[in-house]
Amino acid sequence: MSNPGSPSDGQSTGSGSTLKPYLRRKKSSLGETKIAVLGMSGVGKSALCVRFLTKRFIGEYDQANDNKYKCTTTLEGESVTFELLDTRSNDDDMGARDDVVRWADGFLLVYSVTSRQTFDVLADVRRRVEDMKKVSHVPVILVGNKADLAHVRQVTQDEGARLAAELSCSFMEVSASEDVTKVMDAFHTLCREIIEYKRRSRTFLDRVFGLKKS
Ligand SMILES: Nc1nc2c(ncn2[C@@H]2O[C@H](COP(=O)(O)OP(=O)(O)OP(=O)(O)O)[C@@H](O)[C@H]2O)c(=O)[nH]1
Repeated sequence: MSNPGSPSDGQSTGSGSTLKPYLRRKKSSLGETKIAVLGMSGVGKSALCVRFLTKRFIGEYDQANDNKYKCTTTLEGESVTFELLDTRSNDDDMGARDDVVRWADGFLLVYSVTSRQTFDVLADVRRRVEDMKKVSHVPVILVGNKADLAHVRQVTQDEGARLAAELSCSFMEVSASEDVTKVMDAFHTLCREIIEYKRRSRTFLDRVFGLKKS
């Protein structure tokens, strides 16, 4: 896996003005989204990533490290490149390590609807992400996975929606094993939010530094 936060992130400067690292435009950068998938071990992070990338559900993974994937797809007529980081969970940090958080543009916070513990930790993960990013309103979607396991459900859909409202983020329940459409929707929703967030940030920089193209 390549290293999150490496110079290939496009944050390196050319030369000259100290403003350059912040202002330099990459031609296609609005069409790139870097997504980190966070959550406790066993919630289905790998299953969701693989479902999104291949449309297939693969039941078991033996994951010792973070896995990084890249794919290009078309979303609303535009080409978008997704980079996904399927984090290796350790249940102290839920994958939200400093290098991961710095690398990502947005976060899929995953819990399993069959485990209250996996749900209860996520408000704290979100806080940690915002503290590390040093901004509020980082693009996030809260995802309740394993919705097919209704008979062993511990977290209701209403509770998920309430937490998302508290965190001011989007929310979906999905099943990586049963419903590919909702899994695609979850990634696409986050992707749209990231693109919109980047547009707003760029508009702000354009206003402040007057770099708008004529
Ligand atoms: N029934 C059901 N099982 C699922 C679903 N998603 C994942 N699983 C199962 O849950 C288990 C854990 O899935 P993983 O994708 O490995 O979970 P993870 O979050 O990546 O786990 P770590 O690699 O330990 O961090 C596997 O046995 C999957 O088959 C789902 O939507 N429904």
